[in-house]
Amino acid sequence: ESEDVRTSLIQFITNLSNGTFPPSPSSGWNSTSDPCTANWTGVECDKPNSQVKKIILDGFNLTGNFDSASLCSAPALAVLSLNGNLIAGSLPDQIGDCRRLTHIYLNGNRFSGPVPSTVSRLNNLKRFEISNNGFSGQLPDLTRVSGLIAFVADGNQFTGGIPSGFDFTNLERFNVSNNNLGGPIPDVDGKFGITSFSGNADLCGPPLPNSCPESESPPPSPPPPPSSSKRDKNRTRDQILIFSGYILLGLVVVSFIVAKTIRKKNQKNRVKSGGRRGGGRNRESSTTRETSGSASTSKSTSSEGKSKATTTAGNSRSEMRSEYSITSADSGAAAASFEVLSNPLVKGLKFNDLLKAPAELLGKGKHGSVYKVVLDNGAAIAVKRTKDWGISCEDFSRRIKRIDKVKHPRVLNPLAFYCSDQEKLLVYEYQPNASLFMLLHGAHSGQVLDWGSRLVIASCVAEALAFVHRELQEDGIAHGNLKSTNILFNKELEPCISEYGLMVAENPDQGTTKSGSQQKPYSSFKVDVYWFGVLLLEMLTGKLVQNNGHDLAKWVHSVVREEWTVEVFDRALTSEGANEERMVNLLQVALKCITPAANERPNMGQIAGLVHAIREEEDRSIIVSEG
Ligand SMILES: Nc1ncnc2c1ncn2[C@@H]1O[C@H](COP(=O)(O)OP(=O)(O)OP(=O)(O)O)[C@@H](O)[C@H]1O
Repeated sequence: ESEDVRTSLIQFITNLSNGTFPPSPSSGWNSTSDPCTANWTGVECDKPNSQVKKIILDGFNLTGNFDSASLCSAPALAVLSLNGNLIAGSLPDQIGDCRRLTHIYLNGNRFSGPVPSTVSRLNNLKRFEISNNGFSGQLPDLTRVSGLIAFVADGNQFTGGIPSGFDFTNLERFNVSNNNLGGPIPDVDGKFGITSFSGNADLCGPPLPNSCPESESPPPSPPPPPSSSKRDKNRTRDQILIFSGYILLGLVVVSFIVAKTIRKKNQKNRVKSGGRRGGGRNRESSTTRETSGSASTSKSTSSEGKSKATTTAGNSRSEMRSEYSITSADSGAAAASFEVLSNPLVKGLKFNDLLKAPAELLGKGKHGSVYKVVLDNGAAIAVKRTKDWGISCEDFSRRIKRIDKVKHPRVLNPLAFYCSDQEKLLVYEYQPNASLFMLLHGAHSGQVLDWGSRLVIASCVAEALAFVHRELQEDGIAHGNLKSTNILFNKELEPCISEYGLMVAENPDQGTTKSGSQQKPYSSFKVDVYWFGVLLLEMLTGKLVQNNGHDLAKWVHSVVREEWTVEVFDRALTSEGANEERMVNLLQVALKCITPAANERPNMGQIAGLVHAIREEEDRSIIVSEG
């Protein structure tokens, strides 16, 4: 081991023992010997590199405080076991810097205070055992530590609920008994019994015998919570079913009424103007024609429509079909259409399936809302509803089908779409691991996205965007609404760009995103470049994007003008020791992207190259430091 690491480890043990360790001179642990060759007590090294891999000092009466900063200077440390000592005080934040740790055993000490949220950065963690201490506060959220197989935290003073993000299918051991936890127990799939949860006065639901009070709902914790108990689950499902059916069908009814009203108005206008239309009204007239087509397929009155809407949960499938005529069997030449695209996930999906499936509002954006819908076959999809986009159904359909032809693993293709004049629905595969926005700013996540991950995300997004830009250059279809809520993480935790081409964006300096397709293709691609720059700034600074990114850009420029300074970077990045030179390089790329004159911005291909080079440099530096 290097001299620095030796010195740090001695510092670590000195803080823990007030000089009473090592118990004898032959135990090692002095700065003149090497931990690996001199066999320090409790230390094991990996053979090829002679680096400290395990520190196991169970039952050595260690007291004092835990100095994570010194400990984490051992770059290859994977196992830390300090069970049965007398270590007191808090577990410091810097524990999150021991990135190689796979096993942490701190059972039977006197730790107190909360478990720092930085433990969620320990991506390699398999076992985290901290039972019989005085830890308090919320249980750590280890949702993103995907390989965790044991979480043992019984006999502490934790409060709050059990985070729903624990992957119980993966866990082999789980014990939070004898704390002060409350609320419903997540569905553990029968894997863990009463002894894993007992001794918490306010926990309820299976496997505990006490059922939850009627009003009890799962504690908030991203990603979206699964059910609390089976009974709650069913009840929630029913409620969702009713609401979703109501909402979706209600939308169709409202669209229908509006369409009819417009149609009536237009018929009157036609009578008044003798069918004459001026050039300035071309768009309106085409809309009217489509509206007429759509409405003409429906025979019902609005009040009939309403009564049908309230009976959605009663599953009047055939009635819905004939009334709204959106499936091919009845629609004939209707302008309103529902089409399933090439992905097998939704093969045979009918619009009715969407209407009757349970849905949950995921969020509302500037241009519409997104619902999570679980189909009969268990597939989870996300339905994006947009309004006020004055694109004809014909153009919309052509556009979506064109986008669907371009396949890139980091870009989500639409699975199906519905179009009427009043609204467009886009169906995507539901992505279970939140958005980049949530990872950067999510209030309860307690997770910090480290520099390496941010760089990988930046480079993946840049490459994917460059690819699609190239493919759709001639069609002039840019993303149009690139932002961190549209970067979603799939099952494999890979970033994916969502909602490609669903908006036609204007240069942020000239106004806001608008519907219509009057833009020069060239500038809309450069608008994506601007927003990619803003995305980079968001990742580098950790700050929220407001006012079209202008505020963030202005602030970054003002800091940079004074001198290149680390002040601009997210504290989480500087405190993890992220390489400043490479962060500055990425910042320079961001600043190029947000150049006010659109034609001076590089294209996405060039940007992808620049980001890729920074990523390669980062990878090389890791290999060198590990080698
Ligand atoms: N396929 C999906 N899977 C999982 N979550 C999704 C999916 N699509 C969107 N979401 C999430 O749903 C929420 C609402 O999305 P929405 O697109 O309406 O909001 P937005 O991107 O902020 O606004 P807008 O696109 O209207 O400008 C966001 O948090 C988004 O991350």
